Amino acid sequence: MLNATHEELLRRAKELDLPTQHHIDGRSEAGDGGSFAVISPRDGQSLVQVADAGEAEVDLAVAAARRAFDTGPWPHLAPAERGRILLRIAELLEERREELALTVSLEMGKPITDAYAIELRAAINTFRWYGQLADKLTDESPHTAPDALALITREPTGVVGAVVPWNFPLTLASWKVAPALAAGCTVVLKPSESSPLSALLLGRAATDAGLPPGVLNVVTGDGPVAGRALGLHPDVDVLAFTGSTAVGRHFLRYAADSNLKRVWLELGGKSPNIVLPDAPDLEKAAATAAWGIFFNQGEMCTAPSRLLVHSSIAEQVTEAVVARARELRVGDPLDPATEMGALVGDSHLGRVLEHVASGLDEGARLRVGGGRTLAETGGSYLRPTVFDRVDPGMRLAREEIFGPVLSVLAFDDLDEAVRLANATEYGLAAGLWTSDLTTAHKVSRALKAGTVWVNCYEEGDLTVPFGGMKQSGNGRDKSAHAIEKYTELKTTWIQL
Ligand SMILES: NC(=O)C1=CN([C@@H]2O[C@H](COP(=O)(O)OP(=O)(O)OC[C@H]3O[C@@H](n4cnc5c(N)ncnc54)[C@H](OP(=O)(O)O)[C@@H]3O)[C@@H](O)[C@H]2O)C=CC1
Ligand SMILES: CCCCCC/C=C/C(=O)O
Repeated sequence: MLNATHEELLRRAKELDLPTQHHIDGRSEAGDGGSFAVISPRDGQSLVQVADAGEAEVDLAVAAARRAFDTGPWPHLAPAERGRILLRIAELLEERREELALTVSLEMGKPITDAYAIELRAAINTFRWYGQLADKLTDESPHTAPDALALITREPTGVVGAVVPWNFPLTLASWKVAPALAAGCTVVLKPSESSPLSALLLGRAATDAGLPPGVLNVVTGDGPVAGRALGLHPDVDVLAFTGSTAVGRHFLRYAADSNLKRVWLELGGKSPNIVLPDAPDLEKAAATAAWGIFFNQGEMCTAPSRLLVHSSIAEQVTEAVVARARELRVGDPLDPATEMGALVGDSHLGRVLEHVASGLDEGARLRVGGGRTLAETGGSYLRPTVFDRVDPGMRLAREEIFGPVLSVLAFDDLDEAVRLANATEYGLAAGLWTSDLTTAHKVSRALKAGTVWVNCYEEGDLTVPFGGMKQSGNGRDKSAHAIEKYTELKTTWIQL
């Protein structure tokens, strides 16, 4: 637990030694001198100027990763040795937990308690888990002909480009970097320009943990320049991306226009959360629906943004969610009492407000919220927002908002609920609340989603894969399955 007052945290935030340069080949690298300001959404103020990567800096980072893969020790180390270094990275992240949590909170606006307890826990556990997994991977030798020995081996694919968003900057970076390193790949990580600082601190921790130079490089810069350069780079063998579906399409094009690098995509969502009248605990269903959409300011790809409620209980459940929205403490991310922090920035807040306006235009009923708050701080704060009487055709019901805006849709029978749930181009996650085991299994099978949560939401750990169906992406982060993204199968057939 983070044990500090608001005042102490404000003081410690001022004392942070924030990084300002790329992390390439195990050291800080200024690049050509260009830089951009990292603006904190808590008050709209600049935190620091950070190096801005163009193609030249991306080339430098990829060259370092290429050398480390082609001639360095990393892919050839005993897997237990790779695992030992990953475990050391986890230890250093744990030692630096408060510094990292403060940095995340400052750069992207989530409450410090969540940054410390959830984001950092997830990142640390990810390095620990893949550190422990590294020497437990085995190859296969299938039974073939009596005069042959066939081997199916997994080899590290090579240089991985990892491009990640700002909503869980360390967790989502860890979900790419840790399995890639465990598999023996080398990595160039490009965080979002909105959250470059925690990723640079991760690069620093990896080098301090003994990771050889060039094995993990971090370049900071904006997507259409640095991200594009990585996507098009002929020396990048795998591109692992988390972000919007629109940018995911770009990466498929970059691969087609360059070297057909493998592209793994974790994309957007518009997840349904179905509440049936036989839900075991309606209060818990409503409280979880509210937590799910307001957690992390709604900036969650898995956010249960469409609450599908049976019409017989719609008003009761909606009112409970609205009550929770009214009491939620929105405020300074550095205040331990804050439950919902700032959205990532003013331009994102503007986009979310456009969605709110579209809901009003199209005739949905605004039950609570809908407007900016705490404007006097200069920060990007929005009131938790709930609409009901939302029709499936409205933009509110179709488009990913990536903010604390819930749409409530009512249904009359189970078939209609499943039809509404699947009526989206996305297929990332879904929730279902019922006491009936048969209904749970049947509905789970019918839902086109990478994860279905029954009588809970956002549960999971490192053992289970995470990712989407349909236009929510391909491949899976987390679990042993993530290793598949960073390895190639080789068949060796030996005639005896
Ligand atoms: N399925 C999943 O696991 C998750 C999906 N997401 C999705 O991420 C989105 C929100 O994050 P957001 O950062 O806005 O997403 P974006 O897709 O805008 O950005 C994601 C990353 O891609 C970079 N990027 C942006 N444009 C380009 C481009 N033209 N070429 C190459 N790289 C580019 C960004 O850099 P920069 O920011 O510097 O421009 C950032 O590093 C939502 O759609 C959300 O659903 C989020 C978390 C988890
Ligand atoms: C308790 C939830 C931890 C989630 C970690 C990262 C997920 C990001 C997303 O869904 O956008």
